Amino acid sequence: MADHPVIQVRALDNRFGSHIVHEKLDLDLYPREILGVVGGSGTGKSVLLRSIVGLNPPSGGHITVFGEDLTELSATERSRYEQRFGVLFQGGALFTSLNLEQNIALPLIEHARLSRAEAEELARMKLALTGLPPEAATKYPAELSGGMVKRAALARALALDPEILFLDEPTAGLDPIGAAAFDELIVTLRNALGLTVFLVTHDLDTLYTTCDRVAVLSQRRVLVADTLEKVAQTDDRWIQDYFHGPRGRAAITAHNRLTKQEPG
Ligand SMILES: Nc1ncnc2c1ncn2[C@@H]1O[C@H](COP(=O)(O)OP(=O)(O)OP(=O)(O)O)[C@@H](O)[C@H]1O
Repeated sequence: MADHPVIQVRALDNRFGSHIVHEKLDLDLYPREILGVVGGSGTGKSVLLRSIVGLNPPSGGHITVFGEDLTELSATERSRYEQRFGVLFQGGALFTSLNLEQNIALPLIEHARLSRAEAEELARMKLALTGLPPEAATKYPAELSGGMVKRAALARALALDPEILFLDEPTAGLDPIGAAAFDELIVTLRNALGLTVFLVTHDLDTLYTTCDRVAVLSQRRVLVADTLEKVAQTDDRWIQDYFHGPRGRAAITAHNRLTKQEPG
């Protein structure tokens, strides 16, 4: 790829006691790409995400974001960069005692120092951006479907106009139709806002419909990061089981049908 990476992870180590999760892990994230991060359970996908966004200080290595090594910055300096990140965690994590508009207004009041009225107006715009109807603004998370909560949590991740969006299993728990609609939303937002997206997922349909490249975590590092077609051909047991097992074959067939290609 011609562009310079917006994030470069080099020789990243992560250990919890004697448990080594990452060892000399390298990864690049390029501008405006949607990178899918996959791997078996416990391979450290979430830990990698948390290391990049500053929630899990790495045991070793370097993480360069927009040309600046975050591992060498003070906490205050790092938080300036971290404001350029939007993060959607597993489960959405909205405040249950606040309605959607108040949930999304919160980071705008705290970090962008807007008045409550301004923040709530902007919050309503962010909710519309993620496809929620205007009446959702005054609803509480408990009153909404799982798909609507995910959209609201995405609206909150987008509140401060981030350049890089981190999504941790965004379609987990959604029904297939809701998941497909959410995948489409991510691509639409990337195209409209020029976002770069780091997307941890187990969902093969998401990989086929949204991702430009796929990174596979295995054996404490990124085993391969490339287009889906190339990754699926990699000679590795987990990759072969994942992409060419029954679910993988179903996802390829569905994708080929959608793109009107002959099944491969
Ligand atoms: N704060 C922590 N303290 C100790 N161990 C941790 C901590 N965070 C993560 N781990 C361990 O690190 C390993 C990787 O965890 P992580 O959640 O990143 O896996 P994952 O690839 O996202 O898994 P899954 O697909 O199941 O969500 C796991 O064995 C987990 O128990």
